[in-house]
Amino acid sequence: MKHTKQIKSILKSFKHATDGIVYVFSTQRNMKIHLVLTLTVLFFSLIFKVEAYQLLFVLSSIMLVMCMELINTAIERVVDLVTEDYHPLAKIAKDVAAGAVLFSALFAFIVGVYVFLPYLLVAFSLEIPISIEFIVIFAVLAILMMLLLRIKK
Ligand SMILES: Nc1ncnc2c1ncn2[C@@H]1O[C@H](COP(=O)(O)OP(=O)(O)OP(=O)(O)O)[C@@H](O)[C@H]1O
Repeated sequence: MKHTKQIKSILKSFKHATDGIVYVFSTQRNMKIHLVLTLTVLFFSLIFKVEAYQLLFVLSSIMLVMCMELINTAIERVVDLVTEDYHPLAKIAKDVAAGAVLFSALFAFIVGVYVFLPYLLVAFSLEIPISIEFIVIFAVLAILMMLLLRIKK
């Protein structure tokens, strides 16, 4: 009897968690983009036959982005619950949460480039050696581009 109650309670918590995940996937455009990217990455991982540890790295970074997106949405909803008016603290809370997503997305991008670029270059017969310096320069340029796009907005 006690065990049945415990199992029911665990199942209920699981249902609440999946409700939250379904909510974010169905309402947040970014989450749909992450899903498409994940499927694309899985597809290319099969095509290129990447090493298991590389795939694990790529999937971990994608999962990190998805977790950040879940937390970001939770923070957005709590802020909206507290106030619908403009408040500087509401802005900080939402902007910081969005910053966490951006950081994780940047990390996933760097991991993706580091893992897949050598395979892509070989696939296109451009056997250019990829060094960590190249990846860092690429990441810095990507950040500058993002900042420029933000300023233009
Ligand atoms: N109540 C508020 N007070 C001050 N600034 C806010 C407030 N609500 C939103 N903002 C600002 O607007 C930005 C966008 O907020 P918004 O809630 O629209 O997020 P979003 O990314 O469009 O998410 P969603 O579309 O899922 O609600 C925030 O990052 C923040 O800078």
